[in-house]
Amino acid sequence: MRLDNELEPVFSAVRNVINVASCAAMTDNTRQKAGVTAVVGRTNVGKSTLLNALLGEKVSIVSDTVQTTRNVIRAILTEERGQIVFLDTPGIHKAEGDLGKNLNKMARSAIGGADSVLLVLDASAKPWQEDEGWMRRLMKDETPCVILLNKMDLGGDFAEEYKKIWKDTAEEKGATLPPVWVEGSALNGDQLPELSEALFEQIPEGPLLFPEEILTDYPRKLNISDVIREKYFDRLHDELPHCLAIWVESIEETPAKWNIQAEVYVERHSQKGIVIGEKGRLLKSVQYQAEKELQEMYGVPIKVRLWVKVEKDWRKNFWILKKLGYA
Ligand SMILES: Nc1nc2c(ncn2[C@@H]2O[C@H](COP(=O)(O)OP(=O)(O)OP(=O)(O)O)[C@@H](O)[C@H]2O)c(=O)[nH]1
Repeated sequence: MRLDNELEPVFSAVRNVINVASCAAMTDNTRQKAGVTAVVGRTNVGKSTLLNALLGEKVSIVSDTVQTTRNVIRAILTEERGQIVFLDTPGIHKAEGDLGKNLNKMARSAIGGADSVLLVLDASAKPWQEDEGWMRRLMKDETPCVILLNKMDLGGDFAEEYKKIWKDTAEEKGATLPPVWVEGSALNGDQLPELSEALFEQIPEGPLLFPEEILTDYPRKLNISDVIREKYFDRLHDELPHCLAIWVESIEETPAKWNIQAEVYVERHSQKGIVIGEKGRLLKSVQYQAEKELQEMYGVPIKVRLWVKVEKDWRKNFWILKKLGYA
């Protein structure tokens, strides 16, 4: 398995956990497989939905609003045959301020350190330039890859068009390593066992990297902020585009409950009113919905308190991006 330096921010936690976990988790079973798979593809094709479906639990934010996955999330699938550590990368998006650039960099660098790549394409939609871009990139590196033609439940009208693009480009570039194509649906689970099979095929034999019970090492604060952000997206849809961010300031754990304090960043005063809502209704409803979901996730009673802050142009402020985990 290759763990490259360029993936330092992504893998440092992995290495720590590997060290801690090695005694507990590594077995002498050399027939077991273990590796890192980067999940790539443009925004909204269903990468997060897929990870959630493969792991059977909610590990990543899912929304109709494009580009919701801002952090690289490691989800870990452990089965008898081995373990796959998934890197969930944001879709390549038109660069927009520093945030856009950082996202693009993260997505591109993810491939470098992985044993294999899972490219997700939306078979219900015409190929985008970005889809073709990903295919070209995978061919160039000759990375072992599985391509999921997702959303086949919607008819899969464009599945053949994607395959043709691969074929034509591979001929033109002289690429020899063919991908494994799987046609399925992350939403209804169709062909997901076949997809797992193909993914396990592509990773090397080796001992488990993480203890079996760990599903994701995504830091808890970032996970909580994703849940809160998702509740806002559910209510605001396109009204507030990508100028909203959540920072979990503290999690106080008492025997009776967890008290979570979080800040909601917006860029302008006019946006403050929107996220608070009339008589604070929207804010209260987001708190309530987030508490409900987090309670289920962590199995403890949870109180969420949100504070709205105006940070002009936070998306261009390196320190704020760093604090939020985007830089
Ligand atoms: N019909 C159908 N819809 C799907 C399928 N997979 C995902 N979706 C929907 O597509 C939308 C986007 O899914 P996400 O999982 O958030 O997409 P993503 O690729 O992670 O998006 P980013 O986080 O923006 O990179 C959601 O509304 C999903 O419910 C599928 O197999 N069939």
